[in-house]
Amino acid sequence: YWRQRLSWADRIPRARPTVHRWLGNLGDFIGKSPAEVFLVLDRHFRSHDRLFTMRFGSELAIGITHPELVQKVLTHPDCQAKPDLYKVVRLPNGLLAAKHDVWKVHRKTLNSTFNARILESFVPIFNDCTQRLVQRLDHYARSGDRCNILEYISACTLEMISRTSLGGAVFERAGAEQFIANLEVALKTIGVRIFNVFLHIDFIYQFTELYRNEMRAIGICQQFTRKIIQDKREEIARLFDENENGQEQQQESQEQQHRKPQIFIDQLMKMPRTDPSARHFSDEEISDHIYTMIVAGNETSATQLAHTCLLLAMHPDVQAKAYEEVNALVFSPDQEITIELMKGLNYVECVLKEAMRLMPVAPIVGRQNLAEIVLDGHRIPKGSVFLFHFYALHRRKDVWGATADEFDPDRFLPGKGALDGEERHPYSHLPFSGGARGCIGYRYAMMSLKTLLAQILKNYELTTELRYEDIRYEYQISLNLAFPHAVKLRRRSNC
Ligand code: HEM
Repeated sequence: YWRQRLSWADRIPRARPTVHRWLGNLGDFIGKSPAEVFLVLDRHFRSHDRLFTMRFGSELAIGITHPELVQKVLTHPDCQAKPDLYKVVRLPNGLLAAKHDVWKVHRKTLNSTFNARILESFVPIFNDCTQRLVQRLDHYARSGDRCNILEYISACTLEMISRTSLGGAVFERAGAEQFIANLEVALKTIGVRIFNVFLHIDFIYQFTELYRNEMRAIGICQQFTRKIIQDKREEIARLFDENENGQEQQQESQEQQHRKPQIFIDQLMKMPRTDPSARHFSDEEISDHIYTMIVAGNETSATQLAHTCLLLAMHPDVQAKAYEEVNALVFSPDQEITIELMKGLNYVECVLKEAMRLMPVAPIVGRQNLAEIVLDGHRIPKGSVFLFHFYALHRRKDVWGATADEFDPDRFLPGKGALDGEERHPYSHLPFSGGARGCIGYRYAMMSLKTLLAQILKNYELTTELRYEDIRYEYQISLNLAFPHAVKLRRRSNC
């Protein structure tokens, strides 16, 4: 029956070896740690040039490896749905895991909350949080001790994302510490569950300790945010009632408006008041969107920056070049990194892009097609699952050359993208995924990461005893390291 049902895939190359006649490739994954699963997938993706299939019992997944096909699937209007696997995120209205019909409506509305004007209004928050991080790190510069820089960056990005999505005083509220601790528990649970096929079955999962801990953590987090949502609703109702549809805002000078952070939760609630045709989000939808931003934006940004810092510490020559650029533009250690200044940080951008190429924090994503599509002449039926492995894509030698595994930000300098006279394919570098369902926060991420990296480099020189060749991965929801991001910090003499 299976063979007949999956016969359409007979002409597509298969991942070898199929470990078991019935289980297919499943045997290759069962009992393996997430890091091992990641490497097995990497091996399969690297050994196929365009596309291949993996069979897990009666289910097939299609691995898409060539940039041309990656582009075709990611941008195909019928391939914007997510496989069932994403349900473990438990945020049915949030963009990351929403079913296609819900996602389509919400994404259209939410795109406007990430426009250039709104992002610019976050610059003071990015800078304020960065200054606090720089101060916290000073302890290590004075003591000379080794520091796990990810821990500090994580606290900083969580503060950024919470302040830009929930408002300034969010961490001063009662219960904030409990909220942070339980958020971490809930996020860790997703990471554990996603790699255990048995825990995907709700019936089994509900009897586990993990499930009970997850529910407890979600309950505590939701209690905290529910109160914020209630208070916000009242505040916005008052604002509009008192000021006849928000005229107070219109009286503010343009400069004031420009600088005032356009908080995400405020945007969602104000939308239907300023535009009657706009969507009215329920409390549950708002809560799902806020958690989705935290889930999708916090650990990704933090881990990506920690990887970048470690790579710079491992490559002093690259660090010196990036510092030179920062030092020429940023005159004092507490200077605000403005939009204009960010635009000048070209080499810093190359460094971030190169770190995202070699160590992409969201290396594997999936899609499902809602109608038949044709790839390389193969008719792929509706409901098929596509997998993308950006880590493997980012190391293709035919795209990135013989030095694909080396850290060399220069390859992103203008004019350096071509290999044998051929320009690099636009879908060969996808740290933020691509197409309509790519990362909504990529500009937010680039702005916050540039601000953070510029100030870290301005204030400190980074060194490490770890070597690039010794990097080993741990894979949860994001691609992390199997050991701490241990760096030493030395205050720059001009700071
Ligand atoms: C370095 C930082 C980041 C990286 C590498 C990253 C990467 C990604 C990737 C690869 C996806 C596609 C996921 C998939 O298809 O399964 C994604 C989606 C998403 N990201 Fe990011 N992201 C980052 C930062 C952020 C930030 C800061 C935010 C929010 C402020 C954010 C919000 C989202 C959301 C909401 C989605 C789902 C989009 C949709 O399905 O329409 N991300 N991100």
